[in-house]
Amino acid sequence: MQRSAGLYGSLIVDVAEGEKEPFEYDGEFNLLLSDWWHKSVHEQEVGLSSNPFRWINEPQSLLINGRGQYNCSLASRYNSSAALPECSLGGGEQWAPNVLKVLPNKTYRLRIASTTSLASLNLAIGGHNVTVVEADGNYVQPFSTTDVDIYSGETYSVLFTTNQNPDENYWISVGVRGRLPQTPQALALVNYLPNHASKFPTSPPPVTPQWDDYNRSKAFSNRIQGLEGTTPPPPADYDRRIMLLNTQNTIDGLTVWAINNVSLSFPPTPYLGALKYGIKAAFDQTPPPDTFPDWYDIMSPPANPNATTGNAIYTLDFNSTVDVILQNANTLQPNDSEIHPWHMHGHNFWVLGYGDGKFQRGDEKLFEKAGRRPPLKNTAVIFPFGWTALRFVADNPGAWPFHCHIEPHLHMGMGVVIAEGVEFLADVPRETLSCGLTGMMFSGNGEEGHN
Ligand SMILES: O=C1O[C@H]([C@@H](O)CO)C(O)=C1O
Repeated sequence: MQRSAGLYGSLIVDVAEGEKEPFEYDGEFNLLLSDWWHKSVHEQEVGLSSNPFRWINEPQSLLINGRGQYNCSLASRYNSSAALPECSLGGGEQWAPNVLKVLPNKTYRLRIASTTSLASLNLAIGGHNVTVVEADGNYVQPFSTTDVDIYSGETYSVLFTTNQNPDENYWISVGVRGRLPQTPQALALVNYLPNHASKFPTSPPPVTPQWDDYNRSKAFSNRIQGLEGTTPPPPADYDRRIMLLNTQNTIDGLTVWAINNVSLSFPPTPYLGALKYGIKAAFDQTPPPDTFPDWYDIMSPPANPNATTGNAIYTLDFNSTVDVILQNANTLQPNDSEIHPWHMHGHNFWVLGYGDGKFQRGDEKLFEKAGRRPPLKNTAVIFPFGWTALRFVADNPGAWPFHCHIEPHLHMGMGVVIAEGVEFLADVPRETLSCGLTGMMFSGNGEEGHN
């Protein structure tokens, strides 16, 4: 839950010297999106680990570059029946919206990242379309859109051209999708120079699309395709196909999430050191299941809600091609299934496709849909009652979390660990060995080891 407490930032990776990007722009801005609770993360964590379970509920504010408002809304100026009063800004407040100073008739790159703890977001710029050019650090086939869906863990670059009336300023708005919104939009200002930033836009902030219009969300996700000429996925050699069923369960009265009925609980000994030094006692050596029973009904709450806790890992053959089918299901409540953005460390994967219902053998044919170029990403969403198919090459020696990027969901066990090629690791940094059994092993007397 550390990210929920504010432990995040963004890194910009520039292209190498002499390399050119496949698009041009005159200036750039960085928009880091997050959500904010008034309850401390400690209190949130205790609630999540309690019986009865106390959910964190929806955030109090959405933040753009750490700035957001509470108990008032800048948007209410445009809507006299708004539930919130209008914020009165004097100037210079820490919570004042970010201002993006632009010149007319230029093209700007927005680097957008979502580090939200929970919220799925949608971003739009009043009066301007944007062109999506990059997703999760990979170039995509450019396409123009009025707004962008962004899930926790994702990053995008979009271009926009300041081709609107230069006498006006414009709002950038960010709102919640995928869960019933209880949080006002976050706003930032596009300030066309030489207008003053205090000049209020005459048009209201763009309205966030209906939160549960999943067809709209799917249409957006399906528009993300690899840039023409970039590496396509290798053909399926079915070295390995792992089916991961996502369920909400109970263990000893606690509410958890489980993957193939195993709720991940990280062991005190870091995996990397345990693997490198062959410390078998560090975690369960029986691999977790590669699939789930055929008869599982994803449209209903689990018939048997019990799950088990585990810390075993998926060991992959080095350089093998692996397909993963992430299968969503009904939660513990009837007629309820939620969005989960799955994020993989250490790899990019190709997003082969999204589907509704239960994945069936033969659905892989959908992957080869004519003309579709699967994009390379490191985060991909699963839609309610649907599945998402991914392919990656296990070519990065190490042990890597692959998990729901919703922070409380990972806390509740929604993740797996994959490992490959550990024998090729020349060295394991000492700093990663200071806990659990490796801590005792390397500190000599065990006193420096932390559990
Ligand atoms: O993990 C979750 O728990 C709650 C709800 O399912 C039970 O209170 C919720 O909305 C989640 O995303």
